[in-house]
Amino acid sequence: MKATYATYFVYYVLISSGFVNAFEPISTTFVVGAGVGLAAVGRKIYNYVYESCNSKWIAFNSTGLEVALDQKLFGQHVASRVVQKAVTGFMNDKNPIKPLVLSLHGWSGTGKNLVSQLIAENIYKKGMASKFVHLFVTSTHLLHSSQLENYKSQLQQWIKGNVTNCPRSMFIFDGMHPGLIDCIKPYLGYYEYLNGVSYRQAIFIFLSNTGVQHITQVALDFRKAGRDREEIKLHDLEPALSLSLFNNKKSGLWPSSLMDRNLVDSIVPFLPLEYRHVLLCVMADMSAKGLEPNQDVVDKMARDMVYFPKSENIFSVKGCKTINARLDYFT
Ligand SMILES: Nc1ncnc2c1ncn2[C@@H]1O[C@H](COP(=O)(O)OP(=O)(O)OP(=O)(O)O)[C@@H](O)[C@H]1O
Repeated sequence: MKATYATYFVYYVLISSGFVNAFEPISTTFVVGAGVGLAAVGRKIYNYVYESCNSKWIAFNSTGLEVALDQKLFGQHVASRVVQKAVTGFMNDKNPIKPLVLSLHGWSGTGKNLVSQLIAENIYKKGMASKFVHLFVTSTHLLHSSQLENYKSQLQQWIKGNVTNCPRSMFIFDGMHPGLIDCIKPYLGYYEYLNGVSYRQAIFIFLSNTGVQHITQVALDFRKAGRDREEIKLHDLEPALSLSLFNNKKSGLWPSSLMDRNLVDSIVPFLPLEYRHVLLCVMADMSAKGLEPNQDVVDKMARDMVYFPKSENIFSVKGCKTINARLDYFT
């Protein structure tokens, strides 16, 4: 369709400039053909150079995601499996009946943003820098209630505009004002079209720390029973986590209120990180910064983190967060 308009345009310019006599059929055919060719080449170059909503820029790499989760995400065997399965199933489905909605739950610094980044990197050629990946960070306290209606309509326009522009858009919501939740819900559902736009190819990822106490309790129980952390399965975590989300739903707490009408496809629990995982994070950050591995620095940094519960000092309060920033002080 674009080529047709471009052709008409080229033709119009050539006729109006007197270059072509509109009533002379041979040169007319030649010019129209050349116009179509030029427009097609132009479009190809544009799509090659500028990120576009097509398979050159957006292509799922299932093996890439599996390898990335395996090598870059420490101590999260449950989250890793759930994410791999959910994303692969969705991306391989040619006709999904709803957008993919993932709800990631865990303490600060346990890898929720990292996982979102790994998903983005294995779908979009430009990863988090893609113009089709949208990060929405908001504090629960930032909005003034008088501005709420305004923000709601802006948020809806923002989602609609982005999905209209590219159906395979990804939205990451890190925190959310409770008053804004309801306006997002329609986009997560089973509608084929909503005001002429289909949201079924889109991906919505919600990050929160709702229900983390339950996750910690399961991790502690396994430990007390002398069982390996790696033995923890999704079904050990999900019932208590879902229950806490359903209970929270009554108070409209984010993201519990999304539990309505099965809008969430997968609840992804992130376990609290232990000392041994912090060691791995320090080593990974050292290598990412091009530093020589130094066991003394690694131990010192891991020991310097604060751990809970107080009596046992098992889990890192900040997970692996702040390590990257503090590395400079230790090296
Ligand atoms: N499980 C993990 N494995 C490897 N690195 C991790 C892990 N968790 C966190 N990190 C590292 O710690 C830093 C912060 O992690 P991230 O932003 O993913 O945490 P988060 O769970 O999203 O925290 P918050 O809830 O505070 O936003 C990142 O640099 C990340 O690479």
